[in-house]
Amino acid sequence: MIRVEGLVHRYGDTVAVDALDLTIDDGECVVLAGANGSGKTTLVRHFNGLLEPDAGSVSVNGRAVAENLVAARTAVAMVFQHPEDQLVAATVGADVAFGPENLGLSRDDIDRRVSESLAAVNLDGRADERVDTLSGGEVERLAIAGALAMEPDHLVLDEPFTGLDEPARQSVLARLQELRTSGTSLVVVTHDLRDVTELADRVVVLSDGRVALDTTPENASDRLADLGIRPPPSC
Ligand SMILES: Nc1ncnc2c1ncn2[C@@H]1O[C@H](COP(=O)(O)OP(=O)(O)OP(=O)(O)O)[C@@H](O)[C@H]1O
Repeated sequence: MIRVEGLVHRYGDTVAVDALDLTIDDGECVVLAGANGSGKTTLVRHFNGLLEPDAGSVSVNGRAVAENLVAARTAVAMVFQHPEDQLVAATVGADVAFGPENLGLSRDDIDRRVSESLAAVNLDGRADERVDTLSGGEVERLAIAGALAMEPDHLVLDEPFTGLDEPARQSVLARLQELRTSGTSLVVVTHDLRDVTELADRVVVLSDGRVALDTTPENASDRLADLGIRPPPSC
């Protein structure tokens, strides 16, 4: 479980997250939406201690993030916008292995995690390919594989569809659907709710650093336009 209580984050005079409370249960799929600048990225960066609160607290699985950074980073994996900036190795397999290697796992465990994670994003059999030969969609899926290889309780994806063409978008979405079915918690940050509502148990909309709406996808659709979000085509 991720629990956010009274979280405040300021950048100078800008209050990016403003006394925000939010709980994300194990196994939930939450779409975190909101207009540009509403505080989505700032909020999720607190989930594994990449930022420090100015006030309030965040805990993961009952432990305060600030006091247990390693535990938080093991429990919460992040895939950021521009996943190409997250690549750390020259080849696909080495890139996915990097995180598990840092956990000090055995070679067998690392190899198992790499092959399972690559299979989960449809990149199996491609471990020896150079990362600089991959398409944008493949890089996004590789970044997701790297996060999955950490076997996190929660997977946070910040704008996973930005810059993807439609086939790549569908491919990533299909992988997320499968992960969802297999019980991994997902937090998907987006300002565009096309398709993603199918995935979600819950839509949380931020506005000016606060929770403006926290409801089911069905109930969210009527309010999205008011909150600066493009509704999905079916709404
Ligand atoms: N590194 C930073 N320095 C100063 N201000 C920042 C910084 N990062 C974000 N901000 C400001 O904090 C507020 C929240 O930004 P944040 O990126 O968290 O929102 P967001 O909802 O993720 O936006 P987007 O959809 O554009 O990514 C905005 O006013 C933004 O300009």
